[in-house]
Amino acid sequence: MVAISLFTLGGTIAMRDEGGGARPALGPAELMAGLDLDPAHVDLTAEAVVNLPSGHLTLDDIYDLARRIRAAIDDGAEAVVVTQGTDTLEETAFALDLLLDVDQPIVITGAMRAASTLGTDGPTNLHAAILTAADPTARGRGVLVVLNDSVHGARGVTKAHTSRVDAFRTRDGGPIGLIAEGRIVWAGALTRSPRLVLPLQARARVPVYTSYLGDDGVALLALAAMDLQGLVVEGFGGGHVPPALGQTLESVAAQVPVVLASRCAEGPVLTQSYGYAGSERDLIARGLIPAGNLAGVKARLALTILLDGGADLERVKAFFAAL
Ligand SMILES: NC(=O)C[C@H](N)C(=O)O
Repeated sequence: MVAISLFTLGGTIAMRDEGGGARPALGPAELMAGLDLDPAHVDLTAEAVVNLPSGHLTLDDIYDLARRIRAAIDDGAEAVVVTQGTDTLEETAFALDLLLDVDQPIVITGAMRAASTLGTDGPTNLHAAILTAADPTARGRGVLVVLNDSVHGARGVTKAHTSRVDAFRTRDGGPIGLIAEGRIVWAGALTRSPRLVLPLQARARVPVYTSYLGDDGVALLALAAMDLQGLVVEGFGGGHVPPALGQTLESVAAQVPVVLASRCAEGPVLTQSYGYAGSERDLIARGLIPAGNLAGVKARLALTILLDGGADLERVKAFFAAL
């Protein structure tokens, strides 16, 4: 018998369309109603945290969730399942993976089709997530994301499609496992990141700025004038921006940490290849910190958590250097 704590946050998995588009409707009891679980195998305790579209969640909600998960594990939970909307699911997964240093499986799932939609994937995904959480081979792998019979690691997982049930994929590789005949078949390698302390409160304002062809730097100047505690720049290709942005980025990096990511869907930010104005070498020489192969939103999340936890520039640099 595996004691599993289920935390529900809302999202399409908990939505119905009763006219006017899908909205949150289902609580934990309704989510669990259709599940065909063996009561001798799984002892499920459910807790509704919020019932929101995932774009309404805040980082404080995620810090609160991390504290609830820790408390559940301290109280004897052997595994945890979280349901939430898919739009920001990858950010919750990565944040929890950074914040929770536990061996117990923590599995996040959601759905692409609402409960009122023909062929809804909610019950299948929740069932697969519970099976994964209950599987002893899932221990020690950090936070896992399970949808569409695929298991992804928190660091690489990304929502890559707006509507299909196979919306999720793993950056720089495939899923780390598949679910077949009710069991996990582990496949690809798992990459994790250094653990971070759980801050008391979300405070740091850290926007993501995406550059583009013909960017004249005026919008970046307006952003730089704001009260920022950090900045993530998504350059194009290996981490490049037009030359007009270099001086502004250098000025911002003299005040607060500025992390350089790529707007590409795959691959790491380069560090050695190009030497022209606006290249990755130029930007790193101006004080920007390369994000490795972290997507921009995940680099932002890590930087925000570091700053919320009181990290200084050296600590920020050490985190990104260790990726
Ligand atoms: N499929 C979903 O869950 C999308 C929904 N808009 C959400 O993130 O809450």
